[in-house]
Amino acid sequence: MNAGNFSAKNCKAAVVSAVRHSPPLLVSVTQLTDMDSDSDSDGSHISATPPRDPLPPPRLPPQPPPKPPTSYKSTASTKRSSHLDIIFKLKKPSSSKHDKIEPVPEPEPKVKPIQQPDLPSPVGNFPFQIRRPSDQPHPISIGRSLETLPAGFFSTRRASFSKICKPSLNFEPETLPEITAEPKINGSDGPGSTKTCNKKLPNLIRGDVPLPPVKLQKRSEEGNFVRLNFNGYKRKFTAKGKKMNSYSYKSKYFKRSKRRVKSEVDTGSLCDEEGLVSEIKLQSKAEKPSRCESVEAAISAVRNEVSDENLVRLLKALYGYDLFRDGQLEAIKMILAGKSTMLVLPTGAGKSLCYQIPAVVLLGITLVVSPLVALMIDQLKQLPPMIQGGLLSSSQGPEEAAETLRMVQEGSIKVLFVSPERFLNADFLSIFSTLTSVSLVVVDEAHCVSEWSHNFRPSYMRLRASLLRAKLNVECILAMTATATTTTLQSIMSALEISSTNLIQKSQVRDNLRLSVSLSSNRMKDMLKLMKSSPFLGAQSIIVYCKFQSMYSSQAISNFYLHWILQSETDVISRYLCDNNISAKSYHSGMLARDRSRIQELFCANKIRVVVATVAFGMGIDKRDVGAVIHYSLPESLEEYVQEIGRGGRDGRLSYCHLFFDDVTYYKLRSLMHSDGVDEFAVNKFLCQVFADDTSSHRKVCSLVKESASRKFDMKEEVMLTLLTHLELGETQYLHLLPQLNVTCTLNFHKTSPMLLADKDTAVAAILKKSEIKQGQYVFDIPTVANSIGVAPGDLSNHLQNLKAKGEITYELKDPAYCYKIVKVPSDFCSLTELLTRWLLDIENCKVWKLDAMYSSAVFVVDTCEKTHDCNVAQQTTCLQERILDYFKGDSNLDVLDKMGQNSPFLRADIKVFLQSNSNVKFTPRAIARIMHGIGSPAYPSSTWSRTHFWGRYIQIDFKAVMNAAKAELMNFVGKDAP
Ligand SMILES: Nc1ncnc2c1ncn2[C@@H]1O[C@H](COP(=O)(O)OP(=O)(O)OP(=O)(O)O)[C@@H](O)[C@H]1O
Repeated sequence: MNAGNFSAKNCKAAVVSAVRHSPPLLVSVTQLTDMDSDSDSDGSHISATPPRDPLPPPRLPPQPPPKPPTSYKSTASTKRSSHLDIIFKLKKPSSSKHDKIEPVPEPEPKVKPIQQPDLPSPVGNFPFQIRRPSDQPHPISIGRSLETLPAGFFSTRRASFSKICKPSLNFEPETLPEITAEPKINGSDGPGSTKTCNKKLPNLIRGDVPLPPVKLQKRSEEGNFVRLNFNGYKRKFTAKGKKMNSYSYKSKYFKRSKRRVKSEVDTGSLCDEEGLVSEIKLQSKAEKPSRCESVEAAISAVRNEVSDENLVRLLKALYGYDLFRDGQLEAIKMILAGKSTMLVLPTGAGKSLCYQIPAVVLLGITLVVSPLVALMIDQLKQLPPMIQGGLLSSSQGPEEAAETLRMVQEGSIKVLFVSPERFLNADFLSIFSTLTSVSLVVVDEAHCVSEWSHNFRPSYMRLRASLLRAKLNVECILAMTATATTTTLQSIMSALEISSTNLIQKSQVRDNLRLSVSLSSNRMKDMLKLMKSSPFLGAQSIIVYCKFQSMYSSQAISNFYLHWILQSETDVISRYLCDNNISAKSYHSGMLARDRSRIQELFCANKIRVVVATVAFGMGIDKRDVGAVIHYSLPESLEEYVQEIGRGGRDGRLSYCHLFFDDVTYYKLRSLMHSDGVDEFAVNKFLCQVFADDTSSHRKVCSLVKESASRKFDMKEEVMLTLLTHLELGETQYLHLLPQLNVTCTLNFHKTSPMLLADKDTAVAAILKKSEIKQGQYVFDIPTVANSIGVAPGDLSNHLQNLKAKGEITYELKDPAYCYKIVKVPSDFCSLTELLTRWLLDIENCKVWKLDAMYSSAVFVVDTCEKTHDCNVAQQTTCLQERILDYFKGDSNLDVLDKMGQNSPFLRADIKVFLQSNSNVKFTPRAIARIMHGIGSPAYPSSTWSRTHFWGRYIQIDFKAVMNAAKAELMNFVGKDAP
């Protein structure tokens, strides 16, 4: 096909068919390099744009609210035509000065600091009320930032800083009659064994305020497994006739953590010795045998009769609590009646207890699926000592996993935490389908099942009820979440086949959280002022949430030069706080797991006051006395916000949650929402590769090397996995996913000559046949060799290990890959491509909608307070709570602001210049839009493309509008008008 034949109308069909039959469609007249090539010449000096406008485009009238898709079928209206399905090869304009622009090999990285323009405030400034002295003039200019406020503004001087706030309310406890030391969650009276005192508690916002009587918890909160390992509880259980084999697992995690805390003491770091000793004293309190007996008696009573009275007795015996909290009893009874249940309780409301009690009552094992290994470890630690727990995850070595499975077979594990990847794994299934009966499957963080949630995990697709019932013979499923919209709930309940009558749902926001919001143009300084003022000043433990793992920060390297370096935002902020005498530590997923858990431990032991964290410090953090949660950055969704503020006030006492937001962060996040998106062209190319081996490859193992495939299709690894999982678990099963492997093997022979060894060993013979010899080493693909001799790749790996043990060979493995067997080759690639693309597009739109809903809620709260001239914390709390509840209810009246610009006079001209100056590179409209939005992707990494003058220049223009402009310019390059 040549460019002349190509029209916009037929482009999609032609491309799909062309791609299917590879090679990719070429529509230009010039010969170009492949997709991976980069160019550093970006035509910066010939931009059509004037220097970047420091101000955002004028605010547009609100758009009609986009709705989250209810299913991908129902949003079929998504315009396919808005996504160009081709890769264009760019022609060079014949007599242009740009012809002379040569790609420069590797220029000096000109790292540009991300500019934070001083944005005009679309809404009122800092909104919440701190009592101001009566002699102070009331209104403070709306445009005034906290920087300009007098020192001690948040302190007991009780100054007010916003004209929109009335001087009536403040944060201080005495003015808030609802402050109690008791959990506010209905039906709870806190820990069971209690004594009354007026002691000054760590979570007090102001310690000098007299408190209502407080029931102190008798039990320590260090995690029950810790105590288990100190006091030899294991032996008691052994004496009772049941070996407590889970001990070894719990003990292993504990030993590590004990060593860590100990080393902190040895090195004189954050942990003080006194604290450690007192902790150990608490832990070493032995459980009395009578307690065991009372637990066993309480269990048998419940087995005889599931009455409220018997369950409360069991609660008391297991946990020491007197009363169930709202929703707990209902859920436990429903599970014990064998009914699959959907449980929606707020964060910290005690969902874990709703499966732990049934786990001890039911005779078989309880499997708990969690999305994160760290979360599983935390939950294992928090099991009461009488419940034997174990853990199976992909991070374990084969020996550890085999030991756990052995204990499961023996029946010595009652609650097993399992990663979703383990489900449907053959070894795992064989044990549960034959030897061990599964009483209950618990899907924790069940929103991960739904693609319409804020945190969809493709591996959770394995947890469909039909599969669980067929493979594990399990009848009862409990799904638990704190954050799910109605759409998400419907999708979870349909996947897990939970009847709508079995939904237990309580308000998703706790009423002991005081919520406030402010627009800030200098968040760092505003946050410092906030933290140095009451009530945040008095909070014992604070979490500060940031969004970006990396940012540019300036480092003075001499008197004259500033050096901009890329580092974690959490590091920069925690250092800033430390420089200002606030003890803070940074926590993000880029840190070593060991360092992360050390920070968590020290925070939980009150050795660190402030943790500045990314979203990685979220689920599973159960420190009861977090007095404040500050959002330094806008969260991506209201679900994420609710999950994060849910770390505060878990003891039921007041916790203060302040959200700073600004337009720059919103724009950056809005761009990031498009970083997972893919187009029909890429999906089709991906499918062609997955099914590249035709029907003859049935029963053979195929593989897709993650890194190279990700670059080739310009698709993130998670997106490829999502597609593969859909191909396995969608309506038609096209493939069967196998465990991921390192597939490229580089091998050296040592003892016997290769030929001689090959005579005796068929695997070696196959290796010699299928290898390339590079620098004297044999390089081959594991699945290819395994297929050629009809063995599984895992068996070949074991065989290689044996040869290595005998000293015959040494080898190295690399290239992690997805492995699968083809079950059925799709009969219609085009329809499948279309279906998958529409599904992914709907997910992308849903993410954007969630961010817009979050941003609009922040604006709404600030605006509403401004309008009513009655801003105070209590009202901001109510306002935001209502907004959150409406959002979770899926209220169709929720107006969602879309503040993105739809065009810019310079956009097309800039794209044209960009294309001309990178004429040797192939682009899709999406790739161009990503560059204009400053988002890297596997084929166009930020390390290369952030050097271009256009990088992130159009962050304030809607991504789809930029894509359309890019599409039109690309069409111009091939001499066709855009449709
Ligand atoms: N009936 C009860 N009375 C008193 N405390 C309770 C009760 N039930 C649970 N708790 C305590 O509440 C705290 C939070 O429980 P849990 O971790 O199960 O919450 P969660 O709902 O799973 O929260 P998240 O969704 O944030 O993980 C725990 O310390 C737990 O011991």
